[in-house]
Amino acid sequence: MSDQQAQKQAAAKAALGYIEDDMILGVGTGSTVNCLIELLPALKLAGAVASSQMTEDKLRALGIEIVDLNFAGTLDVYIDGADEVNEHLQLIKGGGGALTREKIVAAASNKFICMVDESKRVDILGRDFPVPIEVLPQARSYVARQLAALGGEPVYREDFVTDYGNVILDTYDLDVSNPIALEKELNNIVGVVCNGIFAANQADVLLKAGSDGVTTLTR
Ligand SMILES: O=C[C@H](O)[C@H](O)[C@H](O)COP(=O)(O)O
Repeated sequence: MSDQQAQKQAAAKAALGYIEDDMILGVGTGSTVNCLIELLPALKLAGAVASSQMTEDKLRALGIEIVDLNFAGTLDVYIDGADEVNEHLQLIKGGGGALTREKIVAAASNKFICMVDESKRVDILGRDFPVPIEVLPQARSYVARQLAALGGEPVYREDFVTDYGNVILDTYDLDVSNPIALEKELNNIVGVVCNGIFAANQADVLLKAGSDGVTTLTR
């Protein structure tokens, strides 16, 4: 097993400490979350709200009851990974294309626990990883021009459609020095459904796994 995979598993084990019996758990998407999903059948959950079809399918296959967010009320805990995280627990997410449903479930939860391996920790968001932006298909070209006007370099994610039938523009070179302001600015472009900056609603707890174990950071 690679060091990175071992760190993902360690972060997922640490996240178990935030899950209580009979809880309806918000479950994110991605390879780190998949490590957590494998551990869930041993717990006594009331059910789970899934942040993507992929996660929903995995949870169902393990016999975990899926709850529609519209009938779940406010969730106590949402657990997810991230593509990048800064010192303020602000994130870039959406490498797997699940950003919109993830942002909805995170917003509808009291506590967002983010699990990462040490490769995800950055000083400045968006320098290496592009900002994924979910866009209505008809607005793709228009939104790409608006992103270019902001200094970004949008790259259409080929052969990919989101759970909501939309497309993704992975956008490089945006100035993410003020993540809250940029998150809002991107949301204001007509045709943008959601963007992968999680700054207005950042993580509440960061579980960062490294070679020396798992470090917990809270805001
Ligand atoms: O759309 C995908 C999600 O935002 C994931 O949480 C993110 O890409 C991290 O995934 P992974 O744990 O596979 O690095």
